[in-house]
Amino acid sequence: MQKRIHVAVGVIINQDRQILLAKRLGHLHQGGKWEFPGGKVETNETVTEALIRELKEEVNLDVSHSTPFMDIIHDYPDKHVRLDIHLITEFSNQAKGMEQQQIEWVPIHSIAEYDFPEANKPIVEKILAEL
Ligand SMILES: Nc1nc2c([nH]c(=O)n2[C@H]2C[C@H](O)[C@@H](COP(=O)(O)OP(=O)(O)OP(=O)(O)O)O2)c(=O)[nH]1
Ligand SMILES: [Mg+2]
Repeated sequence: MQKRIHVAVGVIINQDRQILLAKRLGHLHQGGKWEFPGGKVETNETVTEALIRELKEEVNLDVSHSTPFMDIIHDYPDKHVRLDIHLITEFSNQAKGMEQQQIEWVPIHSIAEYDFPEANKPIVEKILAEL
């Protein structure tokens, strides 16, 4: 079996109760789909460290606090992932797509209208049910 990729994922909510979505660039795995920003946890890095690093690199946000939200294991035909999802309500700076990707602040109740990777279904359901 392939190695499972450990991914730190942030559900970032602002004071207007909007969630930050980013569009995965076309050439990437699951390209063209909307995602919650985040990326791979590197060797010798904690999930929290990865989350802080990735959100700065990808969307220019400085995360000051995060809480675990859910953990999803999903096998795509070509990639096995573990999404370690955290809720972020405390951050500073203006969100900006640092890798030429499109980003959008979306009202919580509207996120179901976006096209996410298959693994994200339970995340969207939990957000709609609990947030
Ligand atoms: N960030 C993020 N990744 C997701 C989501 N849903 C989902 O299936 N994934 C998958 C897609 C990818 O296979 C993997 C994330 O890996 P990635 O390649 O984007 O990682 P990365 O940002 O560290 O990028 P890199 O190291 O390749 O430059 O997780 C999601 O909501 N957010
Ligand atoms: Mg990424």
